[in-house]
Amino acid sequence: MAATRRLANTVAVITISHPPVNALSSSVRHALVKEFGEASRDPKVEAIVLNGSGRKFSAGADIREFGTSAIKTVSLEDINSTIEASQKPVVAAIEGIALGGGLELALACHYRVADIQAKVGLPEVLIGILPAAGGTQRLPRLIGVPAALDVIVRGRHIPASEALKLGIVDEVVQGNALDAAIQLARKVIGYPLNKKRLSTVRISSDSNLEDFLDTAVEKAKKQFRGAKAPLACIEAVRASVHLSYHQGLEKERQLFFSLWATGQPQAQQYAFFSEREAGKWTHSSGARWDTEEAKPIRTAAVIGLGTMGRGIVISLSKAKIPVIAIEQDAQQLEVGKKAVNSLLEREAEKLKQQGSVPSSNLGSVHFTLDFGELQDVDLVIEAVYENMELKKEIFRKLSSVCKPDAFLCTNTSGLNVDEIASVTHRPNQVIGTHFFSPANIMRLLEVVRGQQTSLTAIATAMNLGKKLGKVAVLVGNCPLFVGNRMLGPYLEQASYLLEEGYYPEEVDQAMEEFGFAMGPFRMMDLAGLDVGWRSRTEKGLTGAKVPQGTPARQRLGSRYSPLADILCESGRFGQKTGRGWYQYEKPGGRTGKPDPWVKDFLQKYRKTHQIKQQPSNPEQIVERCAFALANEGFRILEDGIASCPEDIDVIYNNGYGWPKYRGGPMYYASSVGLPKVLDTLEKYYKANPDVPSMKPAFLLKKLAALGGPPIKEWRTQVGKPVNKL
Ligand SMILES: C[C@H](O)[C@H](C)C(=O)SCCNC(=O)CCNC(=O)[C@H](O)C(C)(C)COP(=O)([O-])OP(=O)([O-])OC[C@H]1O[C@@H](n2cnc3c(N)ncnc32)[C@H](O)[C@@H]1OP(=O)([O-])[O-]
Repeated sequence: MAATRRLANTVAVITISHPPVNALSSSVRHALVKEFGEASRDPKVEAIVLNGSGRKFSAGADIREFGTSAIKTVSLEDINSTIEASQKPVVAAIEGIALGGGLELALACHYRVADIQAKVGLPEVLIGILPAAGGTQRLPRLIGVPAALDVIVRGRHIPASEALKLGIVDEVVQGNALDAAIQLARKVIGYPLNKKRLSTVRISSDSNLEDFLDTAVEKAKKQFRGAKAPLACIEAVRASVHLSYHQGLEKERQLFFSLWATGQPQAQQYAFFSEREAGKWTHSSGARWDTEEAKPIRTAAVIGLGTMGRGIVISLSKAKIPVIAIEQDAQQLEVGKKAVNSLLEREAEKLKQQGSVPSSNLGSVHFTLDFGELQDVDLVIEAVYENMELKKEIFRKLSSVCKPDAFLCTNTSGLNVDEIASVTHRPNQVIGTHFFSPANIMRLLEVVRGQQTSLTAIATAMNLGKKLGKVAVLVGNCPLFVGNRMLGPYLEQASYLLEEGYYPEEVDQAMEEFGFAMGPFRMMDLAGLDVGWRSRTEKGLTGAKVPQGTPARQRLGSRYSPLADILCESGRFGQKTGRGWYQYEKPGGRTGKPDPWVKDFLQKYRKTHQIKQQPSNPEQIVERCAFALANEGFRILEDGIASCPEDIDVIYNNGYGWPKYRGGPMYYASSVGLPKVLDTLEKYYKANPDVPSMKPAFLLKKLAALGGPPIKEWRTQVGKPVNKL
């Protein structure tokens, strides 16, 4: 039953029931109309309470219905108007979540009672749309335009205590919001309800509000770089100031359909469901996420308290897992301890503001130099800098110190997990857990399975990812795994574009206008150019190991751009040295300005190597960089390193600043059309046969030959991968 009704004395309790999140599907909406109609007509009923089963109110409209005919049956707004117009008081009892249409339903009620653990919000903007059942009209009328705009444009899930302060809910209780709602309903029987009907409230407009909204538009354009939904949200809220409720509602509806026509909602909803699917891993042995039991992680340890190690300690602590933090010497331990403690203080402050007790919501952190203290931990994460010999030394130690069933994880961002595991007595307990910087903020976790990694270790690492609030994606073991492997051809194209006449700021501008959080050159300056330089030197691509007489722009028979090497040889490592592709106000500075030195250097370099200048064409920049990414993505699917294109897109959306409103590199290639992607790559490769990364992947050719089937069908075309996941 999608909704049920029972009588508590003279109060009718209508319960939405559509597990797991009580999404307001067509059947739920029909049931609500029926149950509410009967309760309204029932003379025994003096008041009505609305709640949800499974201690959840509702996660809003059923996103799976979008684009189908089911969404057109019984509009949620019609139900909301009926509830609001009710002559009997209606109280929403909010437990767990009231999001999107779920909160809109609650806003149509005359009163709202929430459990202290509940979260409310209008997160439609996160899936590329806007609240479309009166939320943009009722919320500003309830809490004012500025507060409503913040809730709607950011799409935050707001804790109940804050929702009370904002005025979204009338009461917050500890446990059993339903009883409290029934009591309140009884109390307000006979009370005037006019003022409680939000659609009747008028917002007094003034010039400040207009300026405020205009400023919000400018801010949103900068912050959301091409995402249309935040701007539509602002225009809908602006309508609540100038138009009547029903005119505002019509504006909301028009904006919804104009957004849908952009294709962005479809891309963001693809991203939404792909994140949920990523957790449902499968293994070539037939094992799956729901057949393998994960081991509980009650205690953990982190080796190395550099930037990554610190963030990982905080992530574990925020998941209430006690952590042992180890460094190799007292001085580094002191530095790491200071940094971790200041991050912990910030987390404690945030918890206090949410009305939570830090001590019971953060796992303890114990600092030590003694590996002996690791003998009882359930899981260890090694996060020392990228050096195979150092990692092997640590894993040998861990293999002898830790208890036999402890899991040994490496945070390497691309070294061979099997090689690391080979120095232990328990390669089946070794797995890659590749966090992204800053590890306590970035949502992505690449879980890297080695040849001998056990199914239990996979299940445990994937489960830990969820517990840390991460989006965990299971990938195979190959150099640089998925994300960083695809970055290679992307950055390669970016360098060639500089050789051919562009400047870093031009390439970055094109990629940032495309929606990337940061263009390739700003990103390299942030990460530090020396990181890549060190690994290229180790590989013999630059430095003393390069054989005499090797052409400057060739390596192993392929084109090579020495631009970044030359910058590093002159100490330009990026932000950390105050000079890189950009110049910064000081070492460690964050604001990069185009650097005349770089301009002059590039002009001289092109002259020296007589490189033919290409006419400026920003579209070409995007195509070459984005298609280089996707092409490597197809190779990764062929190799079985990723099990489906959705996983690759989840990795890029959550780890590399790819604009979610474009779905991800694979979804983007699909939306552009695979025949076009193939044609562009073939033309480029024909003209540049010494750039093998741009040789169209076999799988791309195969799918393009099939006319570019929908992305969800690609995995069926992958065939037997060379490396089983
Ligand atoms: C008119 C109105 O104005 C407009 C137009 C709207 O209302 S648009 C809709 C606005 N609402 C949202 O944006 C909320 C979206 N959902 C979430 O943010 C989260 O889901 C969650 C609620 C905070 C729970 O998180 P979780 O981590 O505990 O579990 P989960 O794994 O995420 O979700 C558990 C399962 O529920 C599925 N699911 C969740 N929300 C759903 C929804 N709104 N519709 C359909 N399925 C949904 C999800 O795919 C997964 O399925 P499966 O994988 O098991 O098959």
